[in-house]
Amino acid sequence: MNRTAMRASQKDFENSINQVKLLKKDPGNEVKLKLYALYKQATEGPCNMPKPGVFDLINKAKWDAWNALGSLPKEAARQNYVDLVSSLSPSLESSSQVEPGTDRKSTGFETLVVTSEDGITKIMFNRPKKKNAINTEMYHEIMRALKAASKDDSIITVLTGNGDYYSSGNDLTNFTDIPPGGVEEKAKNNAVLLREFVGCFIDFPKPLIAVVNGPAVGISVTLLGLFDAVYASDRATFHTPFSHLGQSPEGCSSYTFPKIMSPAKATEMLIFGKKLTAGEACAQGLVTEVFPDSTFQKEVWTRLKAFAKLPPNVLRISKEVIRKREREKLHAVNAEECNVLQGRWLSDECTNAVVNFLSRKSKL
Ligand SMILES: CCCCC/C=C/CC(=O)SCCNC(=O)CCNC(=O)[C@H](O)C(C)(C)COP(=O)(O)OP(=O)(O)OC[C@H]1O[C@@H](n2cnc3c(N)ncnc32)[C@H](O)[C@@H]1OP(=O)(O)O
Repeated sequence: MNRTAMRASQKDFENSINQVKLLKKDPGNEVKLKLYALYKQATEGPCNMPKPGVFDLINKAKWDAWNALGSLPKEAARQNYVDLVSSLSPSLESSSQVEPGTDRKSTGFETLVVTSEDGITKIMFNRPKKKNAINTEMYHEIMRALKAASKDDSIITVLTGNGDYYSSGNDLTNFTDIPPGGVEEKAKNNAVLLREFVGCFIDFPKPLIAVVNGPAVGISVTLLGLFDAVYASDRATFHTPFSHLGQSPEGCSSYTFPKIMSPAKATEMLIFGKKLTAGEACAQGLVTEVFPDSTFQKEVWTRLKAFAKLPPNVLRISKEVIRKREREKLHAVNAEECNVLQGRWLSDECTNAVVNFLSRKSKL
């Protein structure tokens, strides 16, 4: 309907006032001030209040907004109010489609369960029978879920695992479907995919939190260095057995781990494959806090829900301040790690380790 061509009736105005009360998403202070000013102008005419004192910040902002409308006629203010509310319609639509507190579940994922509730988008690895090993499809789906989460109306994003593992890392069968171009082409494709995948974590704009529900292996550990907080059950372990697999570090861990935990401790993990308990990982700064498994989910989600009530813009802005000066470096590290790994995947050391695992001769 072309509202500029017609005058809003009193009924339209009242409907808009009611719609504002139903807004699910806070439209922000600027819009709220505009709504306030237009409402006052439409119902009382030009600003008739004494100017509040300079320290009465909120009433002063309201007064300024109302006063700025000057002698705008009441009918025009009513029309502008109705137009402004109708421009907020996406927020209104989401409020009418989603019951408060409803768990919004994204479909279209084979390897993940993605839900959005209470300001939190939860991306859950969902291959519990394979210990949440990350196959090619899952790499693509995690990137898709992260891109969607970066744009949705959630405040924070959480990664976690379904079942007893957080994730057993790269699915070793990723090395088995060889394309017509042979193993070189496979290694190249994997390097391209890995670089894009890790890049999504480097660039993710909102607070990203890992809820590590159980053991974590390989790339699911290294990526933690790119998260903003890591909460772990005391059942979790952290293992990067790269050398056992003939592989070199990825996920920017060659840069983040020495910074987080000291070069020597990082060497023990990334080169010698030392497995850390949750308590050890916490002492070394990789994990933010450890919880007893019996109360882990309850305690962590209570905390995350409280975080998600913080003002969203400042969370993103503060994350950007922290990440900004590291971003370029992280992308360079990622590129280099992928390049080195591409060579490693063609090595006998790596091929033998993968064949041994797949023929059930070895396990971590
Ligand atoms: C695009 C490419 C990017 C590449 C990026 C590189 C990343 C590097 C890494 O991530 S290195 C880490 C790789 N991960 C591993 O080496 C772990 C291998 N798995 C194991 O050692 C064990 O499975 C275990 C210790 C994780 C769990 O042992 P457990 O005895 O408890 O369970 P099962 O072995 O019986 O496992 C159940 C089924 O799950 C399959 N599985 C588990 N992990 C993987 C995996 N990483 N890759 C492939 N398959 C995995 C396992 O084979 C069982 O399957 P089955 O029931 O069909 O036999």
